Amino acid sequence: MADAYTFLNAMHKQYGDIFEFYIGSRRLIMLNRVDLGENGVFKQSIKSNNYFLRDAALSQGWEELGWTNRGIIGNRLITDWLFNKRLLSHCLSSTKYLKESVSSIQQIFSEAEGYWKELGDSKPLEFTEWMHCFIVDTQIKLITGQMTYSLSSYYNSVLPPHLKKPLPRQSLEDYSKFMSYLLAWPPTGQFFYFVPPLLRHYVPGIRHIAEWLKMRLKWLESEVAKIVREKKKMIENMDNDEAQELNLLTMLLTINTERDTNKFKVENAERPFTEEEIVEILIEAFIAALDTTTSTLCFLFYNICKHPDVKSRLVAEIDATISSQDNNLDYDSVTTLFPYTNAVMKESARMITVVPLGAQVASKDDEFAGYKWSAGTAVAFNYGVIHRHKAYWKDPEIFRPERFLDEHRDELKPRAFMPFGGTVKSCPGKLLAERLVKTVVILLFSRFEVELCEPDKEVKRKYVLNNRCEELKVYLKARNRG
Ligand code: HEM
Repeated sequence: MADAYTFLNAMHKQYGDIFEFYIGSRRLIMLNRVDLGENGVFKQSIKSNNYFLRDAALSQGWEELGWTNRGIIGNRLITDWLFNKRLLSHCLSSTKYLKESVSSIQQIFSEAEGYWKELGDSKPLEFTEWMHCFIVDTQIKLITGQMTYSLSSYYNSVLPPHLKKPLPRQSLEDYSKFMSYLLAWPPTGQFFYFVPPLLRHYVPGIRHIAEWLKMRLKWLESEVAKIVREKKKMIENMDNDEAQELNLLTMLLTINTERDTNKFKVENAERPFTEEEIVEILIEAFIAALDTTTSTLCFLFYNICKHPDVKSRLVAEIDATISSQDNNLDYDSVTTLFPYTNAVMKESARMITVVPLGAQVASKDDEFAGYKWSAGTAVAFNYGVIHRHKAYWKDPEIFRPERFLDEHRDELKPRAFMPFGGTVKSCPGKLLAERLVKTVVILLFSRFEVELCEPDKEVKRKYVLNNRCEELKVYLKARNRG
């Protein structure tokens, strides 16, 4: 069966840039061009924006899960949402944190590099699995400061029995349970949005599923609460002049307190976070960061390898910018150099948009795109279609990174490219994700020749609130750059 994204793309082909459809009794207006929502959902100012609520946040199901009065993703309380989002964005975009991220990514990449070299270049690697483990280790370290040893566990699992090694002690108790419950968060959101309360509460089989899902969320929350409390205790026991770890959790715990070594000041957000607020924000940061970053990387590697001329130019840029002896990529180089690599990253995100759909709700009566809309109308939009729309792109189906280079800047249409969202609900992790993806692509192509195992096959994708890369098999051969 086609997924929701494929279905909505087919609807666009049939009905054009604006159409409506129903999910149960809920009516959704679908927009496939930016100008149609320019005075509505794509308005930039928070003050005049009428669409800060996600469609699902109005559902009774999300209310039952408690997602509508806390956190960021489903929060209906505009003041709390704004407070949480302002502080989170501030922490995630701080230069000190981004610098630390680039260096942590390199450390974890070196670990993966060692495993790939030991495995040799004749075996196909299931790269979606490798990247998933790499991103789990990286993001959990960046978010909490903890090590999860996902890469070493996966490496061990692919070794023949006589070569398996003892694993390092996992710092998160019951780590695989934690990960599987975390990954169940989006499907839980879908279940509670789509399945009506009457079925959830009274039909025995369905009621059990609902209770089971809620029980898993409770467990997840209590595990994250333990991590938060431990870190809080650790910070309280430190001397004031002792250097603090640099991770998101430490920043969230200290912001707006006297322990804040970063001395962050965020307008209209001057109080510290409560423990409860931090738990929710951490869970949402895990959920929003893991699958999106893994799939962005996998689709990027696929697109590079699928286009040998692009790969040659990308590798030439990397080789000309960093020497083979350079074991340390510095943050400023990652941020300011490698223009062609940047362009390739953007073109890949345009061709396969990882978060292609959004849906928000009008909080007041409104008028745009030539129609009047009453409060409560859900407006959905398809970034995936916008990214390949003939109104904005020349030869949209052709993979041509040059369109993003400075010399072609004039040809880019404003706001036609929105891989991190284009509404007030856009992504607070954008800078972090961009640095992460760029660092990994530079490291991978500077140290390995990368080939697809099945170059004629299309990459496998599935829509699960984001486009997930389902399978990517590659051969890696260590490069000898002399
Ligand atoms: C390449 C990786 C990523 C991509 C492509 C991506 C994309 C997006 C997009 C398109 C949205 C808006 C969705 C909408 O309009 O409904 C979003 C929201 C969000 N993202 Fe990201 N994201 C990425 C990485 C991250 C990271 C690393 C974090 C945090 C550590 C993060 C945290 C969030 C949060 C909390 C929201 C919700 C914002 C709100 O509801 O106001 N994302 N992301």
